[in-house]
Amino acid sequence: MPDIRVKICGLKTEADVAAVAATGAAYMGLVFFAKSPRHLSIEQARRLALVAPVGLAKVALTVNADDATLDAITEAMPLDMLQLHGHESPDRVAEVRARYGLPVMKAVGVADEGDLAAVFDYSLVADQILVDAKPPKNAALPGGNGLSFDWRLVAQRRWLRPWMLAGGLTPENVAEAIRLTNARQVDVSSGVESAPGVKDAGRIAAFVKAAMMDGPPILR
Ligand SMILES: O=C(O)c1ccccc1NCC(=O)[C@H](O)[C@H](O)COP(=O)(O)O
Repeated sequence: MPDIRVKICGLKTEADVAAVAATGAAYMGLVFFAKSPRHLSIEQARRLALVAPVGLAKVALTVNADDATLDAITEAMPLDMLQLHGHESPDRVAEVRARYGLPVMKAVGVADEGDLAAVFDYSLVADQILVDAKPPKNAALPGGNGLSFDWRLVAQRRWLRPWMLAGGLTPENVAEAIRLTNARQVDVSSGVESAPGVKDAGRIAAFVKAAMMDGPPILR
């Protein structure tokens, strides 16, 4: 039985946190990006972070955030990881990691083979890599678009750091995505929503169950 770790991104309510916690997912994502339907104010995010149970890692997602923004987020709530989802350079990733003392996951958008070099480059400085679909040109959001990329590009890949597969995953396709890529971690946002920014508890449960191949991870 594979030990798959699941991240459900873009939670907005305490009910979302409870729904995610009930499934055995490993991570919950809190989005700080004003244009997103999943955006949270610091106070809203703080409430969710405070009700998250031990064992459910709280990931704060930002896009090209400056130090003042990251200071405000990290001072307001307990967090387990920072996800950088913009055009942060490798130097900026290293700087954020050192400044906040939290693990950093850098998102890398993939559309073709040429994008994979960046996964290697960032794996030298980040703790984890989120291998996500590259957003279409002029997309309003850099992530959370419900679009997949060709999973064969990352099939059976190994990098220096743990990586997470994202982009267009759903309860219906996640088992096949894991089988094809051998990803040990998966991330989803719009695939478990009933409308943009509205999480669906039934789809969250179905996603985690499908990702874990109908069983819980082996406890070690
Ligand atoms: O989800 C958002 O609204 C978002 C906004 C700005 C930057 C990143 C965002 N999401 C990043 C994620 O980690 C998503 O879970 C990932 O891109 C997969 O999204 P989806 O294809 O909708 O499952």
